[in-house]
Amino acid sequence: MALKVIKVAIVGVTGYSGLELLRLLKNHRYVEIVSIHNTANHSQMIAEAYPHLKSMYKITTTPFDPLHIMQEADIVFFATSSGVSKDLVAPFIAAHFPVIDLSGDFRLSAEDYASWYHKTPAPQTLIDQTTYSLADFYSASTTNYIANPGCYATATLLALAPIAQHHLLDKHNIIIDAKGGLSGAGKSLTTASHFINANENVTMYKANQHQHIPEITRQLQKWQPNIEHIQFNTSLIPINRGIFISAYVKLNEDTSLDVLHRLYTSTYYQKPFIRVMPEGTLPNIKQVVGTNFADIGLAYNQDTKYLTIVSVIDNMIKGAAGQAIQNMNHLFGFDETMGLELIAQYA
Ligand SMILES: NC(=O)C1=CN([C@@H]2O[C@H](COP(=O)(O)OP(=O)(O)OC[C@H]3O[C@@H](n4cnc5c(N)ncnc54)[C@H](OP(=O)(O)O)[C@@H]3O)[C@@H](O)[C@H]2O)C=CC1
Ligand SMILES: CC(=O)N[C@@H](CCC(=O)OP(=O)(O)O)C(=O)O
Repeated sequence: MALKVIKVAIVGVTGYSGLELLRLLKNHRYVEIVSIHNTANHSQMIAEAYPHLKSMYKITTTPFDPLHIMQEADIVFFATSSGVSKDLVAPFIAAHFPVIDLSGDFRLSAEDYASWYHKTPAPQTLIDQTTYSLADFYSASTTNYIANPGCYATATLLALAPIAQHHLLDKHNIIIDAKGGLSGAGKSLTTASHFINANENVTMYKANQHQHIPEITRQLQKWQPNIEHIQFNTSLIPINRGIFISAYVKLNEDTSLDVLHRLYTSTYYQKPFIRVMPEGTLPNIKQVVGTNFADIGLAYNQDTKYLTIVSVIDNMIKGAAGQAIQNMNHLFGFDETMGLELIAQYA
């Protein structure tokens, strides 16, 4: 089949994830960026505000206009702060125009969104027309409106998928300790992201209240219906990019590291972005930063019967822009690795 170049619009282009979409899509052979949007500074050359884009992009930001976007483009990405896309997407959904939303606005039911994001949700009728798509488990029945998963949710779900899909999780013992870098919080400065507070420091935040808890629980329940709750906490660590998940789980049956390792390798052997570490070794953040990989390693304690799963991703790529492009590749029939063949910087 001859592949056609698709035209892309990005809303929220001046945020961390929007800029990452621009960076990655430059290397996608079948993509042309036709319009970019933000809230401030319309009609500004993007490379003037962001000098790292000089000589790579000669495109200006323009006011957001859904009709114009639908005339010019084939797909729109929303890389906007939470609470924005839910008010802007109705015309696209009504027209069955492809959308990939990087925000949390369409990942949960209206009721859960109100409880966990503390914001007014999108109408449930709009939510019902969207598909939550963990790109490595993309389903052909996906609708034209894709809710891209959250960054911590991605790393956690990939860590737990092989055992949840085989109904092996002991529902009373699912503990996830998640750590992430500062870019996860977006570009707005906060007290927590102030250099003095973040540098040489580690802080737990949103204990038992993180908005990715219902997102993870919901997907786990699709795989293993008896799961009710997870114990999930997040900490801010002083790095720019990266997520490090340590999951501690017990299993429903007695097993061994060898059996579990074979389960992980068989689940992921045809998934190009999931790399299961050799038995007995664990991944670190640096080996995935700058890439769309999720690297996963296992350790099993025969005395306590706890399985430790370590999963690492780049929050801006696998956790946001990279996964969104992977979903776009699926949606348009491209090879899922297109534009995403990236190797981490070693030194
Ligand atoms: N950072 C990450 O690692 C991850 C982020 N996400 C999600 O992706 C989304 C973007 O995150 P991130 O890049 O960090 O966010 P940033 O805060 O860095 O950027 C937000 C972007 O949204 C734009 N924006 C805000 N309101 C509007 C509006 N009404 N109309 C048009 N544009 C608007 C901003 O424009 P302006 O510059 O003009 O204000 C800016 O370009 C968020 O929902 C986030 O939760 C998901 C996974 C990981
Ligand atoms: C360090 C930091 O604050 N990270 C953010 C990342 C999650 C995120 O982007 O959340 P949504 O995709 O659900 O909007 C957080 O923990 O809230």
